[in-house]
Amino acid sequence: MINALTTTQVIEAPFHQIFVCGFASELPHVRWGYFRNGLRPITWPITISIALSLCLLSSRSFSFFPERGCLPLQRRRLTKPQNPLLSPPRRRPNGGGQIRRRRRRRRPSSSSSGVPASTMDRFHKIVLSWDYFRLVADSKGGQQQAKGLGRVKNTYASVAEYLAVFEPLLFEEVKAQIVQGRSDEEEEAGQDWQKGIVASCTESEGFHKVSMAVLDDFREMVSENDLLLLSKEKFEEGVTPSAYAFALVEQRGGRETISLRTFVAGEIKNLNVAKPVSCSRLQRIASIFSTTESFLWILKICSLSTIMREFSGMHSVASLPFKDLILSASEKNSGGNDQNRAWNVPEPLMDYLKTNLNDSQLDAVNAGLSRRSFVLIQGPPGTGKTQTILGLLSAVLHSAPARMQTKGGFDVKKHGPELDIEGKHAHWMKASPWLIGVNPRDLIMPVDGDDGFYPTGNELKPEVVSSNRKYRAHVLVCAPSNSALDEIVLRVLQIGIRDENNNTYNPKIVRIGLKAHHSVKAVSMDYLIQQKLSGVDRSSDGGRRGAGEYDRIRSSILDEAAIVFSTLSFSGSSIFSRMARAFDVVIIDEAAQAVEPATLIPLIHGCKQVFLVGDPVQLPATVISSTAQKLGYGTSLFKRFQAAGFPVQMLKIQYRMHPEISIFPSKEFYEGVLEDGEGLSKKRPWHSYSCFGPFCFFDVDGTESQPSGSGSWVNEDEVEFITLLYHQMAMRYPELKSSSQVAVISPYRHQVKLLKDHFRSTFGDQSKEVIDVNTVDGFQGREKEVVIFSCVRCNKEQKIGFVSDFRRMNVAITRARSAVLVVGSASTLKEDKHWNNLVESAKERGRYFQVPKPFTAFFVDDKLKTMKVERAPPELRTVQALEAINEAVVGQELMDVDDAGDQEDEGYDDDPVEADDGGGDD
Ligand SMILES: Nc1ncnc2c1ncn2[C@@H]1O[C@H](COP(=O)(O)OP(=O)(O)OP(=O)(O)O)[C@@H](O)[C@H]1O
Repeated sequence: MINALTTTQVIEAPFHQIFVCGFASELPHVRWGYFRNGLRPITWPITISIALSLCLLSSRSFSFFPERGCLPLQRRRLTKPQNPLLSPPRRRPNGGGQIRRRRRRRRPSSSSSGVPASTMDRFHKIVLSWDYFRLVADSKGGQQQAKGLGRVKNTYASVAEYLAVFEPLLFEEVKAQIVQGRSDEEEEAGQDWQKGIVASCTESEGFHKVSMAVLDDFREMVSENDLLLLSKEKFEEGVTPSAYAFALVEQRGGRETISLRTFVAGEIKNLNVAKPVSCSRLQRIASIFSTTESFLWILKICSLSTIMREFSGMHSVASLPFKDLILSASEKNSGGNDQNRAWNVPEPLMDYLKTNLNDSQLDAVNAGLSRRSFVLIQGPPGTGKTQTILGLLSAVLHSAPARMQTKGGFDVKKHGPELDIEGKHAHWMKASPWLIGVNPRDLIMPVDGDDGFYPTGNELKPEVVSSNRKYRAHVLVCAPSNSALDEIVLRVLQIGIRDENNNTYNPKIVRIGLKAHHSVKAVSMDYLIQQKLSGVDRSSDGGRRGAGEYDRIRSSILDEAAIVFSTLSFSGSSIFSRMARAFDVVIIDEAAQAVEPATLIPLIHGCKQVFLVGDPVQLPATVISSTAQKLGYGTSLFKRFQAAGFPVQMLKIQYRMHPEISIFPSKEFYEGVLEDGEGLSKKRPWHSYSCFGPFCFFDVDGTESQPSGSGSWVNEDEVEFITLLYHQMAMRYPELKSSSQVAVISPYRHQVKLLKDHFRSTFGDQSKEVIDVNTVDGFQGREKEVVIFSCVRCNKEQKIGFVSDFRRMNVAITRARSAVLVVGSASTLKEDKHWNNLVESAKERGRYFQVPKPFTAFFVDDKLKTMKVERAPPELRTVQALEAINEAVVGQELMDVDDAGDQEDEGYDDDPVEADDGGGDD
């Protein structure tokens, strides 16, 4: 009983139990007390003294003085409440215990990623040995030294050369993430320094594993792989900290503790020299760890989960089957095409694909059905990347090796005697690039019947599996961000995919990871686990649910799903480690928006074929370290391969933009290959005025300014003009009074805020419902009928900061279906080649407008008459359109939310896109 006493129980126990505890502890076999998490044994006097400290730490303290009884202090307050967080506790006479050296536990020599455990240990030792104080000081010291850093190249001769380039850049990125550290929200929420008590410390494999007692609120705030700073003193003005070190959260313990990993043997200053250099701050903190009950300040810095997975992904390259292909960025070593062994799509499904995909999309699908291990698909804006992915999924999930397929299904018998399981497996392994070593599906052939049980929230039926089906691939679909991932999950849920007989159905899918958008909750892992649990008979186990059961259910969901959706980072999560079926195919959407190590993470699951879908001419991955950025760390695997001459399937027909909009980006960024789909040149009512689209440049000579303390910029003149421009359009065409129709976007976060504020003060609180204001980065992958773009920069020096990034420019001007209205300073922008071309293009087409102040003069009736293009074409002379024009009455109440229209492409206003928004500051 005493062994089971937790600190909390000790705190809450009546006094006589504490007495019993002390008495019984004299017996050798009950000398140990445990924290509730059962992780670290500690002797009972320590348990009690930590409990005492915790009592005082927490507001619900107790008195242990026998003469006062054992009532909570809320009921019996001490006259002078003490807070041990402010004054260190008295040391026990013997000065606390020594660090115990734990017997080395045998650890697996490599993880599921194929990366040896010692490689991750090295990562931890390097990062945990760093001096936070110095990292911050170095980052403020301007130019960082690029010593020992190499530039990302197109090809590599060996794994060693590859790692020698990528690893130091990744560590630069880790440093930058640490310095950038805590988010503004955390800062605002006052999640500041906390105090903790060293409960125990053990030494293992060179690390010090520290168990810290902390307040529950703080414990709730931290997660596994969070980086914390432990320090004897708070980092404050005028204080020179003497003993501090980083610590990594290994586990949140029971109710009071967190388990931390620290490395205090010394600093590792050179990545190539494993031996740490001893340093006094670490020695001092080591001696604090050795004294149980010592107080330490704790500061949460950032999460290292993602970058650790990237590090692991990067090192996994040595064990990937595509190692040579990845290093050389060449197909030479991948086996090339072998049409004899390619996969065939059943005829009805192929007919569907041929009718519904255009030639370039079909080429991309066919490339996937060949033997090629890596297929790159470049999709310029609006060219149907998602549509192509859905086609690919249908094809991949319902195809068979060419030699095994017959019309209308698959019939192995016609090709010879029935093979046994091993024979079949050997055959499939030879025939298919998608097969993997262990495939339980080969052992459990499907029977006729319902193969889908997941709720998907639409009318589509689950798949009915025919017993003819002998094999189906297991597919992992990834994207760099939650929002990009949910876009594609949603499309699968809404549209479904096609089976071999060309019937639409809902495949069994699961979306794993955090922050799933509410529209896809029905297929999120958490929801599916709950569904499964609610169907389980719990009478036999007394209703208890062990962690093992959750793991089992989770693994079975992963195994049963035909398609698993995950962010790149989460695909490195340990939840895959118990999965019985590896993935045959990995499809990575928005692959050009991920750094190369991130793209390698999902490949560790043993897939045989990889599709990278993206567009390197749109926004790249966000890299925080400017040093790493300059040396090419932001280069995606897609871009590197393309630069090295790897074949790329280009989607060439765009279905979004009016041809007047697409003509410029096609010429400027895609060598003129972009074609327009049918029906895009349809005129809209607002095309009756040349200043309302399809393509305009407004030369506004305003004033830029930089809000103090930010790297961001604002331009109030542009805000004023844009408000007027929107007002004029919305007055004349009320159908545009909807945020599903119109967006204002800008590269700068502060300009976005200013625009939002101005719209709110002009049009009231409902402005959000009539206009969508966002950063360019937050808008990638989205589209609107009308897009107004605020360039912001306006100065004599012609400095345009990151507005000069042509990929950002490309995204900004390709979001609109019928009108893109660019507002900027031509004299500032013209120094940049692409921007100058844009202004010239507008001039050539008579769509360049100089807008002097006052801006209202630009929209007076006489002036507008001069911009009238022609009468609306007959098909637009509807009562509604004419009414809209006639109703253009100045002062009309603009915010008629009844007209707001449906918000379906609003998508992520509230959460994920905001969170993913990488744009903002120069
Ligand atoms: N072959 C096609 N025929 C007709 N319409 C198509 C075709 N392919 C795609 N579309 C249409 O083009 C539009 C854009 O398609 P989709 O969303 O798949 O493009 P995307 O490349 O993913 O877009 P983004 O650039 O935003 O990432 C959709 O309305 C889609 O229905």
